[in-house]
Amino acid sequence: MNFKEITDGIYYVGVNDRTTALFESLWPLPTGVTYNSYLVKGSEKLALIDGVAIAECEKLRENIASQIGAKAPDYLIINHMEPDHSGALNVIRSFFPDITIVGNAKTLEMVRGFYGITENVMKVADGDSLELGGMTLTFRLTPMVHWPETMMTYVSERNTLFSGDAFGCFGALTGGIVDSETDIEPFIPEIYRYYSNIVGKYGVFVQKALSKLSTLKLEYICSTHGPVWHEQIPMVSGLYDRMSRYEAEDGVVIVYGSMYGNTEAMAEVIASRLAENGVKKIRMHDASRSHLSYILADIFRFRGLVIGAPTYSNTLYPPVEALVQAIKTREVKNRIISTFGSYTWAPQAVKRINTLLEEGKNVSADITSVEARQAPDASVMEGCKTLADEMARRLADK
Ligand SMILES: Cc1cc2nc3c(=O)[nH]c(=O)nc-3n(C[C@H](O)[C@H](O)[C@H](O)COP(=O)(O)O)c2cc1C
Repeated sequence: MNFKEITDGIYYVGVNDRTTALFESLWPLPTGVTYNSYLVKGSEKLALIDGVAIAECEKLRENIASQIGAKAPDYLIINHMEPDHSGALNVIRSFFPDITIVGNAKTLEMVRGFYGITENVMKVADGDSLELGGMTLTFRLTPMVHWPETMMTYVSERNTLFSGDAFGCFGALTGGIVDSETDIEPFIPEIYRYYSNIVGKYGVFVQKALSKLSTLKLEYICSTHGPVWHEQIPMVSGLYDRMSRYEAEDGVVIVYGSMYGNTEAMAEVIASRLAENGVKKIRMHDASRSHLSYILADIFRFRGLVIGAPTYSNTLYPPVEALVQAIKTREVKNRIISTFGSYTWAPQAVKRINTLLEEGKNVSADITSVEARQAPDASVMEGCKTLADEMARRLADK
């Protein structure tokens, strides 16, 4: 048995990266990441689907050789141009000088712009097919999931979809490649974190792509990051569907910044009162300590959101400003939101949070807020309790 043969004639040749600390120089990778690449072997031709980051190209070459020896792939299909998949394009061409690069019009424009490549390229359009001999690649354009050129490649003979970044997650593989061969539990939170941080802004386009794919029979989804989905296709596609509709489960994220503990004390009262109201799923983040990517993942998961901050230099405390801007950028919708904070002489923090969120049309205008002048006194803490009661009531009130 060839463990890397996902299904008859389709091979995994991707790599684990456990060295890069920050994906896109932004998002922590405590358990690494994969750059998934695949070979599709027809009776006539061989196609390599998606590449790897430039630092990993030698491992890619070894993996390809381990599957097909001295042969060279005839085609390189580019589903997505982000450099974690296309960065090694020129090196791959030096490994396999006759390889033809296959992409749509937007892809080929980027191939020229990033890598200066104009020769030996093949342009494909939505619905076009490429015959490999008993294996037919059909290209489905899925723009803005999450770049304009993104497309997916489907092999009808194997009911296999090469989905690009869609359905991907952070986390290097731990031996198993297909979900049925590995414990997928550690990957689930990383699906949320990957989606919310990388793809999150483009929910409308993810919905369009999902409806375009809905008629395909799917046995394997081979994304560019994380395990190959097989048994878990209903789970992962359901999750993508819900996240892209900004649908969330019951629970509350409390995120706050605090220098000297006043705002934090309010957060504790809110959390405790929510729990008294029977809310069990509460996630608390100090915005100065939790990395933004984990906070956003929780915000995409839960329906209640409570944000607190002190006023700082007549505006919002910087880590919370960054968070609220990130929420606005991702056009997060359908959340029940409350805000709170503390100031000493001129209240600005809560006003700023509310303004940013309302500008982003994230929620209806009914954000409940509480703000303390200096230390929160008994009446402010009563206000925090009322805020929590209201949040719990609205959560229960579907
Ligand atoms: C560097 C700095 C800048 C501040 N700027 C303002 C301000 O512009 N307006 C204001 O009312 N309070 C300002 N404050 C006071 C804090 O907002 C206030 O002490 C608040 O209670 C701090 O909340 P915390 O205990 O949760 O950190 C500032 C405090 C610091 C340390």
